[in-house]
Amino acid sequence: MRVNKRRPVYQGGVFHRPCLPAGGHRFASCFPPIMATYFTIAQQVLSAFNANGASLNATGSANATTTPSPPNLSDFSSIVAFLFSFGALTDWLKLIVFGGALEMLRRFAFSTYGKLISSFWITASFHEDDSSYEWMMVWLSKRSSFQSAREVEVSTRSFGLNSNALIVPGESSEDDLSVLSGRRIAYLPSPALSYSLWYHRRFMTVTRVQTQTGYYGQKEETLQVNILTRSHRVLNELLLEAKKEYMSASEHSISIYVSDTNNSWRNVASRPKRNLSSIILDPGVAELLVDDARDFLESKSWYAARGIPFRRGYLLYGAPGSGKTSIISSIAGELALDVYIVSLSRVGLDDAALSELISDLPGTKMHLPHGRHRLRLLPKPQPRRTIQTHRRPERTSHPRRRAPPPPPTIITGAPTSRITLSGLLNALDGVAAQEGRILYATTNKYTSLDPALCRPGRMDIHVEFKLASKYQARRLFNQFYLPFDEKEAEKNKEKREKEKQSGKEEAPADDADDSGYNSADENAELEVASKLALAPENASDSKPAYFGTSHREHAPKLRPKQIAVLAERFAEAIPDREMSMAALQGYLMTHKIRPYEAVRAAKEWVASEREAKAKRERAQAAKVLAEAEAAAAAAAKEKEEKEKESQDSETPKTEA
Ligand SMILES: Nc1ncnc2c1ncn2[C@@H]1O[C@H](COP(=O)(O)OP(=O)(O)OP(=O)(O)O)[C@@H](O)[C@H]1O
Repeated sequence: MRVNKRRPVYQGGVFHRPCLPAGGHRFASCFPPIMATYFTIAQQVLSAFNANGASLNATGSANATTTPSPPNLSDFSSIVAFLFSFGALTDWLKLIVFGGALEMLRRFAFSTYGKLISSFWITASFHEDDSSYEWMMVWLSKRSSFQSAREVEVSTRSFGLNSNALIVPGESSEDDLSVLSGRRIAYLPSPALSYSLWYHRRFMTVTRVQTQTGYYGQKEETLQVNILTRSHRVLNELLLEAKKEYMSASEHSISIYVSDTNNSWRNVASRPKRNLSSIILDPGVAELLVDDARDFLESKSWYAARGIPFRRGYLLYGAPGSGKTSIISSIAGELALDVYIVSLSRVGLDDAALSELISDLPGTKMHLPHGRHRLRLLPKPQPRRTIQTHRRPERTSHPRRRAPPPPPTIITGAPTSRITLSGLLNALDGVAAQEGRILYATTNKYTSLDPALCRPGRMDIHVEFKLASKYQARRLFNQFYLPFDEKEAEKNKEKREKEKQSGKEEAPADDADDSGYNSADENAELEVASKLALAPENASDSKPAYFGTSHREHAPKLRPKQIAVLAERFAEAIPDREMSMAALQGYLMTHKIRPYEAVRAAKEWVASEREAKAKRERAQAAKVLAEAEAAAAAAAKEKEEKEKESQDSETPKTEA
């Protein structure tokens, strides 16, 4: 076997390595001491190898070989030549160079392919915190491709719409839940999977990408849409279509945003719009508020031309339960506004955070009727440094996804509030204050408000909400007992008959269920119906003692004219400006199907309310008196003690 002297020889599974030259010691001395130590160790190891190799050569190998001559370590070229004397090393180097070149080529080909492909695609990402994500999800939920996809996510999420979807496909529309909800559950793309669909004859893919945010395993989601097109027009069309679908789905609701503990806005719920006509105020008040707000929203350029800050504030003050909060949500529905609520008692909210939050409000970039402007509802301003707030429950999980509709707003004091009056004023119209916002503030204590808060520019229009007038009482009654609907009655009758046939329930006779009211003489009818309503046989054992409150029962069949007569009588019984609208509504609620009884018992109710009010006032007065007496007694005691002390202190002086 021919052996290349310059190459190491592989024999018996051992590499014979050349030994280091003796001159290595001299070379090592040039290195710093630590390197010299390493060098010495390496040399000893290699000597051991050599010794081992020599013994192998001597005993096991018939073909004795010559090891490559050791390199001179002070000569670089000889080191290189020495390294290349290893045959395997040269092969490895060839492999590395060849493999590297191949890998480079592969990467280049892939990146060129990627660039080529991406030049034909448009990729759009939608982050879940953004409104466009909701548009897209609602749009996707309506695509037929997901109805037949083999792997989908089934979702009841509301995506900022009025309510969670509860109807399962195939579920009877007669079902109670369907009536309540009216939306079908959605089939959505499953996270991490890619779906392909066609949009306007363009191929597109949809992927929901979830990423871990770090804390408590929370995930953030982004929707990625790739469309096979070079034109942005297609993407714009898609966005417009998704937005329109979303807007039409949310047409009957308003979105509520609250500030969360991270000091950012979260869409917590959507509420059904309340018809403006359902809020009964003194004539002209609702119209004034709506028209003024509408006029404001349409006059951005007017404000800009005059350099006046584009902001409007309304202060609604007056009796509790007179419709202040209700009119705000109604206006929001009427003008397609979203409502942003700041909870001033929120943990960690101080002047700086409030200012930041308010400056983060979205501006009015879009225009009616398609866009949504922003409306802010601020809590009730209170006297200096004590600000009442609307407190909402803290959200712990992802708010947008699993938010149940919020409970009724709870008004609480804010003993922990760190917001000062100057901080609030700054947030409202300081340098960082947002343009294009409408602010509504409500209070029950108008006189105790700081004048700085109420001045024009901050609160431009002040509207008083009084206790109910006779006019309001009459209209409320009219609105509460809607006239008899023939079609509805026919439908109910058929339903009852069906139930009767199926033996489900003993359906009451048509006349009996509605108090038997069917006479032409209004006054006589009122008397008869009142008697019927009060007759003991009418209150069957199955009914609760406090009857007339169930929605499932039916009110008498009343024609508009008859309701008008009853409403007039009801208004006569209600004293002017003494009861709140909320109280009247509460009273009528206890007589849902008993309009005659509601009219008949109205005077008694007023008397009992007066008595209860007087009792409360007496109790309040007694409490105040007791407190005053206690304070006076304490003051007298203190005075007495002081006098005693001064006498005591004077006595030794005299003695002295
Ligand atoms: N003018 C009104 N017309 C119709 N309903 C009314 C009116 N005022 C109050 N209500 C009813 O009373 C309830 C309470 O009304 P709302 O919360 O708007 O009163 P408020 O003036 O904001 O009270 P508070 O000052 O105590 O917050 C609502 O359910 C609403 O339907």
